[in-house]
Amino acid sequence: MATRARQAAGKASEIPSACISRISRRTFSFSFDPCTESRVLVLYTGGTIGMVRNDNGALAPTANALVHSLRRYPDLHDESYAQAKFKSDATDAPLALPHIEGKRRVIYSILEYDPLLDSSNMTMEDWSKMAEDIKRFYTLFDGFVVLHGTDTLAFSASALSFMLENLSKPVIITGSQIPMVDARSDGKSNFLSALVLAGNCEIPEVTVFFGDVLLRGNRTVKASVGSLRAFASPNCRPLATVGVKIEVDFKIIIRPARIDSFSVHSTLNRNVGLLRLFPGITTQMVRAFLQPPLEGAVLQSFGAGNVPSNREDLLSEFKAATSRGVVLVNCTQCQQGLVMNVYETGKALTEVGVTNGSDMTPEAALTKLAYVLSKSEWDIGTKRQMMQSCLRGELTVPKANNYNGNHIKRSFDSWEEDEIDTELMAARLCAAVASKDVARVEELLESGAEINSATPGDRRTALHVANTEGDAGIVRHLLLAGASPDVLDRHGRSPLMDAVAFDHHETIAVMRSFGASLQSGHYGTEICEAAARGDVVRLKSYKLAGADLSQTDPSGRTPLHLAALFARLQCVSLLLEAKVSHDPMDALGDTPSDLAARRNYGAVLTMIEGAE
Ligand SMILES: NC(=O)C[C@H](N)C(=O)O
Repeated sequence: MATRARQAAGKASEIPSACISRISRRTFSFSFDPCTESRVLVLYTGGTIGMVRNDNGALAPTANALVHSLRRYPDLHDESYAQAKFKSDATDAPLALPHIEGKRRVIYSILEYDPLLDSSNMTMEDWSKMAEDIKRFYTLFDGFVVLHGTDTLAFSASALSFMLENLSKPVIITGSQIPMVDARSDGKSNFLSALVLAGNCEIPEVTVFFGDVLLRGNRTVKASVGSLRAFASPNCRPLATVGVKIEVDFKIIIRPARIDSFSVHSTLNRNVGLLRLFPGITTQMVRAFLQPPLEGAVLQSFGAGNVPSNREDLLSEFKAATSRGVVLVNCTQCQQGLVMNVYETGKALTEVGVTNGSDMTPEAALTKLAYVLSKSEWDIGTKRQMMQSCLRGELTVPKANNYNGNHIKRSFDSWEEDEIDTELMAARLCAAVASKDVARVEELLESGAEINSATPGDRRTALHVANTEGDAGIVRHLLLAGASPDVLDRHGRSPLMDAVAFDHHETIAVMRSFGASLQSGHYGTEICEAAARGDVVRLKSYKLAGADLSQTDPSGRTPLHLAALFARLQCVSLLLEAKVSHDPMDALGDTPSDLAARRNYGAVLTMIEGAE
């Protein structure tokens, strides 16, 4: 889709001059080569990045200051390239980034907002304006960068992620902690990286670039007032990291999952709110908050989604609100983790009709409510369903609850992804071990495979498989690489038990040398069965594995009982050599000699007597 857009943008195109910034009041019409160049529109809304100190010494946005200064920064503008290309030294000509090896050169124009805002002064109307501007210029650019103040940036990023429907181009929001005019400003590098990413990486999402990471916009929170890494994404790993190389984590990028064109939903419902609960919050406060015109609210609960379940007064206020159609969404006050229905105090909210907000940030939950509640085509049930569904990667969908509606349907939570990753890696590692491919095992471990990761379902590790296969070399290799010898699979079996079950004596010896041992109580029946069928090799396996050869089966019989009962002479001999007790009693009070005597097995009796 982005390629199609690039081709369309490749034709000389006109941008109404009046819409471009004061200094770029110029017709944006020039031919360009989509293979070597890309075009990015910058919406400059305000924020510290373009601020200068006013007469009172306070930082405030100043019209034109930023755009004028940009031409002076060689990192952000290649004047000779621009002159040759645009055949103009006019100050309103588009800007051009310098050549960057392996990347398309970014040609960009700036649409400066009037007035420029400290983001603390922004409202929902400003989000709508940004969305409408992106729509207006959507076909003319390959990507969009929004320069924005950091204070409410996470709200704007979340709101835009919902308002821009079926987005097929990057929209990257950035800003700075220090004004661009300051020599130490983080603005230049943030802006430069955002431009490069917007013009080169096909990440069709609303994202935030700050410091060295590209974060999913609706997973982002402002985490620091002073750090240059001002934003965090506690529940979703970065979509890209900018270091020596730009590394994009393509696995987690959301792409439109249906054939539909880009559209903007710019009307939002303003009757939404955030209520952070605290111990002892009064009923009156909650009741006042929930009064009309409120139509939706995010309840910021404790821990894993808990509220005081012993506060009938509060719960009945919530119930009254949900019964009259208010959409209440339960989100945790914790930065990391999600709402889970594990405590009685958490279930209380579900029972009064509150919707589970999973791990949405407060910013994402609030702006999503404003978006969802403004969808007149959805009834109240659909709206509640949407609030707990993943529309733009903003939340982790509990597996049984994956909404199958018209929107993007994948769940993109970092934890879930990590789980899938780990399981995939475990499966690969196990496959490599099963085919005894040491080089592949090595390669997987080097590429970061977690050595103790377990396969889905049976929860088997690479060491389980290696012990089953009986490759002592690989077993040693895995153990030396940190494999845990005592990890149990879903059936409670350790790797050593697998080696015993297949009589891999060499492997057993390796496992023993690394301290592996059998858990007593886990193998009584198996070892007795081995003695009953005369399986001396298996008994040897148990012996090598350090087993207690006197473990009993449910009838209290030891292997020696069974070996005597069935006259398994080799087994009797092995057990006696191992110095097992020769006269233990089973549940009926019989010793091994009693059983042998009852069946007239003289040879067995002689062996046992000889050992006494
Ligand atoms: N760093 C910043 O941009 C903070 C500023 N107050 C703003 O949000 O506009």
